[in-house]
Amino acid sequence: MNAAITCEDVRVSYGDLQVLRGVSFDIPAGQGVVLLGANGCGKSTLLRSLNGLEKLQSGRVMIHGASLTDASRRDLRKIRRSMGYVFQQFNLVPQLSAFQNVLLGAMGRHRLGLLSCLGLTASAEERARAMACLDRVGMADRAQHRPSQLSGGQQQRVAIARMLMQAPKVVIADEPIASLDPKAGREVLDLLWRIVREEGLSMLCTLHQLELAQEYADRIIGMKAGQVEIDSAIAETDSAQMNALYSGMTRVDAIAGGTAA
Ligand SMILES: Nc1ncnc2c1ncn2[C@@H]1O[C@H](COP(=O)(O)OP(=O)(O)OP(=O)(O)O)[C@@H](O)[C@H]1O
Repeated sequence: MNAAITCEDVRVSYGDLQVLRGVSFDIPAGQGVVLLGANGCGKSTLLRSLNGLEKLQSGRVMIHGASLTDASRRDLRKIRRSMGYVFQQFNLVPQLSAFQNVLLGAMGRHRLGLLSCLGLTASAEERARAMACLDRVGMADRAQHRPSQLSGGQQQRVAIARMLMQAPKVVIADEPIASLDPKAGREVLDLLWRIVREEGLSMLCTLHQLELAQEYADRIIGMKAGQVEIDSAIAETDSAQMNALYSGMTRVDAIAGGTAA
């Protein structure tokens, strides 16, 4: 059985700066992993590598056994459609309602045009599914609201509904609660983790709060200066190990010449 996400000795550089210095891990289907690490340790570069946005110097990334590294453009599109994203800044389209933003989630899958996403020509089935996704995140009664009429937590719920509409197999969540207050952040994590478990998805989620990582993750991957420093089940990871990720030389650009192995 293929892992949902496989990184094999992934190396990425920007000029002389070696940012990912041999990153390897497998995330099995159904596992929710928190990625930890200080600012500048290479997390965003790793997340971009997982959907083919970074050119790898060497190594390989596979999603459910399909290699991104040598994929044709068509295959790359197919792999990307199987991946859902949740971002810190929600990335909703401000001019569209919550319902229309959720319809956007089906766009890649069914090649819906703009009019469909505006709800004008979407099929009754698509419209019903979009409403069901909004209902699932507790936002059905706000379907006609625009993002500016919603709180940050509500906008992130809509973004999660859009991700659900896409029916992904793998979820990448990039600091999904960084813009939210502690209460709203916890509600969003509860929702995100519940949906990931109910749908049997695999998730890699970056967080900066160690106590929340301990509470929600099945497993922790911790990076320091472009390398994996911790990779263990949550029950086997202690706070001292996690705190150590944030001390000493944490940034890739702190390493002399950027090339130390
Ligand atoms: N496009 C780029 N061109 C040049 N250098 C880059 C680029 N993107 C990132 N870097 C550098 O790579 C290093 C790692 O950056 P990255 O954004 O991956 O870290 P991060 O762990 O996600 O940090 P943060 O938690 O602050 O988002 C940093 O030194 C950064 O300046």
